[in-house]
Parts: sequence; C-alpha cells; structure tokens
Amino acid sequence: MKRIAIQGFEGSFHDITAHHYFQGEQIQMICCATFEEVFEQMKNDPTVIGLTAIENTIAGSLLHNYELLLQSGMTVVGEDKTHISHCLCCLPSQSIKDIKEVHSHPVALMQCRKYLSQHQNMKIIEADDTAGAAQWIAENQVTGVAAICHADAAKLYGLTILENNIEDNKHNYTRFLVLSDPRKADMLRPINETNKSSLVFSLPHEEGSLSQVLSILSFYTMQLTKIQSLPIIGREWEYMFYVDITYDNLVRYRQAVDAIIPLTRELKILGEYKAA
Ligand SMILES: O=C(O)C(=O)C[C@]1(C(=O)O)C=C[C@@H](O)C=C1
Repeated sequence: MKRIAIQGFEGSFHDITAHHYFQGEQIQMICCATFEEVFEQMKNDPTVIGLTAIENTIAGSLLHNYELLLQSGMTVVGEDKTHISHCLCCLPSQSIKDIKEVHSHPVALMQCRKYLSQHQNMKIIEADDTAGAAQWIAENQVTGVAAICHADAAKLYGLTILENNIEDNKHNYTRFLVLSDPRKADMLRPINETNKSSLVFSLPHEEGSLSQVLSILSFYTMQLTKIQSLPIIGREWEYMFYVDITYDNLVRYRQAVDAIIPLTRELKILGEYKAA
C-alpha cells in the first residue's frame, strides 16, 4: 500500500490527480492542510510519497512549492497533468440569489476571476482547498455560502451544483509533481523511461551567463519546457533558476549537465523522471 501526502481533502484536485497517477495501485491518502505539512509528513517517514501542484495554465507557478521542494531535499519521481474544471455549489436549499460568499482555494479563485467579477455581490473567501470548502458547507449546513470545486467533490459532499465550468478558460490544466525521499526514489520511477529532468541553479552576475547555459542545453538537443526564476532571499537581485528539460537520449542529457556545471553555481538535480 502506497501512502500519498497531499494538500487537501477527499475530492480535491490533488486527490483526483493522485488516484489518476497511481491508477490500479492500492493507495492511502494523507490529507494535509498545507504544503508545508506535506513535506513534514515526508520528512518524518521516508516511505511517504508527496504530490504537490507546481504550475497552472491560468494562475501560473506555485512559487512557494519550488522553495519547499528545494529546502526539503526531496526528489521528483514523476509528474501528472490534470484538466481543471470548477463548479459553483451550495446546500440544496439555496439558490444563486442566496449566495453572499464564495469559498475556495486561492488558485481555484484565480482561475474563476472572470466569473466572480460578474458576481460582485459575492464576497470571496480563501479556503485551504476546494473540496475542503465544500465539506465545510455540508458539515456545518452553512447557508448563503457557495464553494468552488470539482463537480465530483460537490456530489461527494451532497451539494447542489448552481453552475458548471466556471473557469475563465477551458484550457485550464495543473501540473503536479510526485515527490519522494531520494533513498526511495528508484523504486518509484521507471529508470529506462526517464526523459525529463528538473534542475535548479544560480548564476554569476556576468553578462550572458544565462544565455550561455541555455545555448549549451540547446547544443545537446535538450528541449527546455519551463524556466522559472525566484529571488534568492538575502542576496538582492540574485536569482535561482528552475529549469525543466526533456530529452530522448540519456547520455546526451548527462553530457549536457556536465557541460553546464562550470557555468552555474549550486546546481542541483531536483529529479529525473518520465514526462507526463
Ligand atoms: O484545492 C484543491 O482542490 C487543490 O488540489 C489545490 C489546487 C492548487 O494548489 O493549485 C490544485 C489544482 C487547481 O489548480 C486548484 C487548486
């Protein structure tokens, strides 16, 4: 039985994604209130696998999760991409005109900005997660409040769907990382199918330092799928660069990493895994 730590309750997008990624396997969810708690669970028990959202096609990157990943020393062993669709739901006794507040995860609220701006009478309240907001309304029989969550979560908690597909854009996908203690990583990833890596490094304050690294990656036919910079706290105007690359030749990939090491500082491989 695999134990998976997620941020969120049953019916949250983390829960849905974990069941998709580990399809056909026996899994037990460890539902955490925060991403910090997910990493804490993994730290306390190296057999616990983590699953965390890292970027969304509407709301952008979950920057804090990059930092948590780096600080934790955990390894990326896989990824999954989930189509995100939201509904507005409430107690069956309520109708749209009764709704004065909408509760959901901040990222879900961001994904429904346009819909919410058309309903200015509804006060927006951030919750720990989408399914948690639905569960809270159901358990406490809260009137005048709706949740934004997946339609399955609305059904799970016995809520009525007032409106479906309320996300700003139907091309709404979230990418999730599957994380493990490095000592357990090889048991969780199919080594011969590795075709993606996540790297992080900083660079010297010199002209062209980033472009040199990118040129070398391109020379070794590494395809850059993502680059994200994050400020280094305490070192003004210096950044950590988080880079994702895909490739079909593991030897060329290793050569590419060896070639960029002298040009970078603090290079760390966050994970080598199979692209979703
Ligand atoms: O609240 C949930 O259901 C979650 O799984 C969290 C989360 C996120 O962290 O981005 C996951 C996917 C969606 O993008 C919206 C929210």
